[in-house]
Amino acid sequence: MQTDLPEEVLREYSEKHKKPESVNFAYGTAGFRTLGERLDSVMFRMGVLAGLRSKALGGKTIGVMVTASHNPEADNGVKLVDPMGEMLEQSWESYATYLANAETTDEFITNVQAVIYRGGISISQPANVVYARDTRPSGAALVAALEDGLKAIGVEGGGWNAGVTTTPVLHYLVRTTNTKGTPEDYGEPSEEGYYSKLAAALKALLSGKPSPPPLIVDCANGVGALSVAAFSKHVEGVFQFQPTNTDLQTPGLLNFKAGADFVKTSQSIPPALQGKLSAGQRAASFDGDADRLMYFYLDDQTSQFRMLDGDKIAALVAGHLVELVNAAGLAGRIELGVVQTAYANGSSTKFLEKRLPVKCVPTGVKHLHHAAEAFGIGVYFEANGHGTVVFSKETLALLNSHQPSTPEQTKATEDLIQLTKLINSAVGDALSDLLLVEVVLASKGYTATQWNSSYSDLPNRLVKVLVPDRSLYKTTDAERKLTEPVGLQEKIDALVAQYEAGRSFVRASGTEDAVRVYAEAGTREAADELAFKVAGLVYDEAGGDPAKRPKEFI
Ligand SMILES: CC(=O)N[C@H]1[C@@H](OP(=O)(O)O)O[C@H](CO)[C@@H](O)[C@@H]1O
Ligand SMILES: [Mg+2]
Repeated sequence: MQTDLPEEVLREYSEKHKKPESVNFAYGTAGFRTLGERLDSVMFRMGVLAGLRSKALGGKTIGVMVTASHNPEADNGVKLVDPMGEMLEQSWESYATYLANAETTDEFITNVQAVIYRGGISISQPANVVYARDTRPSGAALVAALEDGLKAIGVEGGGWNAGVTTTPVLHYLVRTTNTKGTPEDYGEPSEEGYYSKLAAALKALLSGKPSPPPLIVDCANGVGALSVAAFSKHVEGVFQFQPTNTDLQTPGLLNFKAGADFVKTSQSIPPALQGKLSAGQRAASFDGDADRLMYFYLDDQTSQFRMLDGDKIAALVAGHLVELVNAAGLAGRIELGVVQTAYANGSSTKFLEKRLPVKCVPTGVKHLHHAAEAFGIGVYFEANGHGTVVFSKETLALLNSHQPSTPEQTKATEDLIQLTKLINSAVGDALSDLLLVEVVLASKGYTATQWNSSYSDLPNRLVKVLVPDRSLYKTTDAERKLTEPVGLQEKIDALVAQYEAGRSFVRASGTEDAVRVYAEAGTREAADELAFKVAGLVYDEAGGDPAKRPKEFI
């Protein structure tokens, strides 16, 4: 049994993974994320931190995911996953940044000791870690650095390598490992267990309903291609995928003009799908680590591209859950709610607020997830397609003990129970969310057009502004208002007031060195104009170089 910090071992390994000079790392909304070639020392140190986190929790299994999600192929990143499959607790994010930025091995050891002291960690506790990576070319070497960290801190068996898989699978493995044999048992802790669980729930939910049409899925040339291929085998004859953008060999293709982020930001169809979609036929896009989902189709009348984003998914799913809860005879006994961020389309918020409680929280899945847990059933989605549904313990217990009094109530209760299995409540999950959408559409007999007709999105525009110091931008009211720089919000308000149905807000990105400007308004032209006016205002107020001022800024 380990009783002291294995300082010599740590020192030896740390010398093999030196921090690059003059780089400052920050554990942000999505963990560490930058060029893959810069991350060797960070990976090693996150191996050590994952071990410490596990020891701090008495040996519970901690997850480590090596991915940069929708970022370009040359980037990579790492995030730690807490025992129930949720994001790393906030106080530990600062430990991560603290360890990552130690300039030397000596400083690193000192910082490790400080973390042990501050976290009240008993080093003699066991440590268990499961880790995985996406398909990025830099991933294998970075995992080797991570493994050195796990060994150095004494993780049992050097950790469990789950190989190349999606972010949601890794979260599932963490949760199932930690709940095995407990009342909160979440399934078999294996990738096969994950596919089997989803497949069984899907079959139960689709039974007696018309089969959904084969679905084109854009896998962003990333790891989602592997999970779609593996899952397809479990649902033969029940559900058919037509995977595209599945090239994992050709360099440079990951997320390139493909995937959920491309669809959301360009508001257009990925080029590889052009000519493949017939009018009205729906298709879906995953992002590079398969935790985000976007749907789209071409209008039956005009062949125009129509996007069904996270807000539309939330509206569809929440509406269906409300109906099921009512049909099960459980109205008033389960509180349903939706959680959004300021980026949710104003029309979606209006639509939802008429039907159920809606909460707005700051950007970042951990905020959404946490707020959703306050509801009996909490539906949360970011507009970019990252989200899921969480069920409280009380709701799960109620569903399992409920005595329906009519066949309709029995059916609705069974469907709700199956949905708790189909949905990956640990984290946003493109595959599980896709199946959820398909089940809801099949239940309602809806086409993409019918789904889209629930409300019309307000035209919107998202613009990035490069400023010398984004840390100067402080917000309040779930990021919808700036408190600093002082006076800027009033100027934004004055611009917004000129537009019908206008809304705009400004905040510093947590993942990029930029400030984001969001605007929406009654027409496309007005939304663009408002966004570029606010962007110009932010740029000028920050003292931006007039010679470098982007020409679209007004
Ligand atoms: C406008 C937007 O899409 N922001 C994204 C982006 O955060 P920023 O803090 O805006 O850079 O990355 C986050 C992590 O993936 C995601 O949670 C969030 O929704
Ligand atoms: Mg992602």
